[in-house]
Amino acid sequence: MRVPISPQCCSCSCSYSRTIQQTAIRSRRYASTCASTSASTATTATSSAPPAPATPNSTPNPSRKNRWLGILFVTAAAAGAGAYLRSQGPGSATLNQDTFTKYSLVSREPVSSTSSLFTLRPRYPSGSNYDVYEEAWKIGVWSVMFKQPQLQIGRDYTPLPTTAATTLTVDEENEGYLRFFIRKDPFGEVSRYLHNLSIGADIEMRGPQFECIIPEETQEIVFIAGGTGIAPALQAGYSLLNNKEQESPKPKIHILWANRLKEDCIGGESDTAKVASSRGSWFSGWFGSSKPNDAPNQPTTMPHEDQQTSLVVKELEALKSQYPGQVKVDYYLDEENRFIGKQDISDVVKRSSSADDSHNKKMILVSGPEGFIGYMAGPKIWAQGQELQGPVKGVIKELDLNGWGVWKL
Ligand SMILES: Cc1cc2nc3c(=O)[nH]c(=O)nc-3n(C[C@H](O)[C@H](O)[C@H](O)COP(=O)(O)OP(=O)(O)OC[C@H]3O[C@@H](n4cnc5c(N)ncnc54)[C@H](O)[C@@H]3O)c2cc1C
Repeated sequence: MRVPISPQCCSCSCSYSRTIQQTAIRSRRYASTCASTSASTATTATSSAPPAPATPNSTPNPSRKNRWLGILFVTAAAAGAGAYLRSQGPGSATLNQDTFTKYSLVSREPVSSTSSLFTLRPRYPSGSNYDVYEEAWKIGVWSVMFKQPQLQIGRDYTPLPTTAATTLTVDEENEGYLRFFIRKDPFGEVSRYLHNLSIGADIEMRGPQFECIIPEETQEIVFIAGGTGIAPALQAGYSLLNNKEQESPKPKIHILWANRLKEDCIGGESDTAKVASSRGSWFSGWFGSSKPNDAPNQPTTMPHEDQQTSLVVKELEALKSQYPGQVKVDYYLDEENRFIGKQDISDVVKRSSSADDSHNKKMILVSGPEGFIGYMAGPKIWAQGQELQGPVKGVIKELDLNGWGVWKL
């Protein structure tokens, strides 16, 4: 289950759902971990230097025997302390939910002027990381929490699955390399910190945290993604399409991806969306960045003759070619007044090939900044110290869909 997270701040436009209040709680958690580690370490150090024990039946050379016993004892104590420090000091070499595991930043490739693709590898060798990830992919959508060590705060990020477009070698995958698509918030503490790190720097993370379970019987997903919400969409696609149980009918995913700027999804070509939505953007309410909606019926193909295809678009294209006929992607651009509207979602849902309305067969997932999720499906809520889904509201509620489970990420 997902670790409960604390209430959201109401006045800011912070991405997704991480807040300053949460920061404080998480800081305390790190502090107590550090304190208990150093206390235990101190105990170990003190107990490693006792006097050599005396023996009742002394041999002709007691001092020599004592010396050997002393060496033996010190060696055993040192080995024990070493093992303890290895397990407690640098942290586990394998990603886990309880302690932070060190990774090194291998590369940071720009995807747009505000976002980058981060590649990280475990700092210490472990044969188990790949298995941890594989288990997580099977369950559904998952994230990890990165630590900002100076401020002792944490934020969640979504590992990208491997597609045919991924440049990792098999060895790198087996070593447990992970990739992330991260947007730099100009005022954000952790995303700025990550974008300023030097290559080779350590990044500590813990997880997996499960955001959404995709049941094995799921046949169809409509994924509505805003900005970096595309990372969980790639995960959902990977998890759904890799499901070997579902040979016939083959599962399908249709991704509607909204971005503010063309540069965020350069080279992306929509599979089905043809007409711009008539509604103003959800961004306009939250970020005040939208222009009036005066240019409907724009083409949904990004002009990309002399521009490189974005790394994330390449991943989506690779998923499509890996699973022909099972993946569709439509792109929406705030900058060009093309927004995901009620009609777009309705059209996609109507195209659903499955008439089976039984539980868990068809899912609508929504991922992106808080305002985006709220507009599409209503806000998540806080109750009893936990973040809950809250009732379905917004555009999806208005559509009054039957047989579709809705999940806000
Ligand atoms: C499950 C999950 C998965 C995620 N995956 C990804 C991912 O793959 N990629 C990605 O890029 N992001 C992802 N996020 C978002 C990510 O966790 C961070 O929220 C994001 O990077 C911003 O964090 P930050 O520390 O840089 O910004 P913050 O410091 O949290 O600030 C965010 C914004 O809020 C404003 N702000 C902060 N405090 C206040 C205040 N008191 N009053 C007014 N304004 C304020 C800041 O100015 C800034 O603009 C995910 C989030 C979740 C919950």
